[in-house]
Amino acid sequence: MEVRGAGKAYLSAGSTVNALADMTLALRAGELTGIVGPSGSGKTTFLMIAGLLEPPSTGAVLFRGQPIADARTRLNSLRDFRRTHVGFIFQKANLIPFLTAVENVQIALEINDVRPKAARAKARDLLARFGLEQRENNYPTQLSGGEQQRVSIARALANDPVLLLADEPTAALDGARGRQVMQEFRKLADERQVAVCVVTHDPRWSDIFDRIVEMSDGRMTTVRPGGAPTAPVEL
Ligand SMILES: Nc1ncnc2c1ncn2[C@@H]1O[C@H](COP(=O)(O)OP(=O)(O)OP(=O)(O)O)[C@@H](O)[C@H]1O
Repeated sequence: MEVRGAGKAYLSAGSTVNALADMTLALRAGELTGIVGPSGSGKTTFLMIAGLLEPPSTGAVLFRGQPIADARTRLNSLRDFRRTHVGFIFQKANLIPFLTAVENVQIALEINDVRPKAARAKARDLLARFGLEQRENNYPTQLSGGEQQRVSIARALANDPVLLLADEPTAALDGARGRQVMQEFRKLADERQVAVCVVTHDPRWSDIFDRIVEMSDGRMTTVRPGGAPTAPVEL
């Protein structure tokens, strides 16, 4: 997915906020990209545009080289595409409160016409991948913040997206769980060629990324290769 020359302006309380300005970034298959930058620098706005949840005000979004969205696009028309191609992990888990952990994942599959029995089996497998096999019948309020976030990660992976976008997915997790989640993203990129883009404030993961994009004031300021952190990693 490529965001090309994208800008985003919001009208807020009578004034215009330029959340994103002339951003060009391609998220390629098999690549794990980290996005860092101060609060308000446009990181979430970029994810929303790359994931076709917000149209850009200027510029365009391309998928496999073909234009898919610009300022005139009605994003409702891309709902099916999003459902089958894009996985989202938001800052908040946003689970459905009256469904159990396994049902929250299962429903994402059933919406895509997977039969209940197969959906259930896949949902259980996904939860087990994130250490939640003992929690599958719990409701969200019975889960810790970190557990809820891991359910939301399982849900985002349910339909085998080719593009996975995650907004601070490890913020609610302890060091070891956070690393486990990041390693799962690494594996998705390496083994399934998923394009993964993660907004994070956590410098501990810089060794896992292929590249790190820094943003400031709605602009991309630098792109540097990931790699071993300079300070020792403490888990
Ligand atoms: N729906 C909206 N309406 C008005 N302004 C918005 C809206 N969404 C974002 N903004 C503004 O756009 C700018 C960029 O916001 P964005 O959420 O992309 O930043 P961020 O880098 O993700 O921040 P954080 O690290 O705090 O999550 C901010 O000034 C924000 O207040």
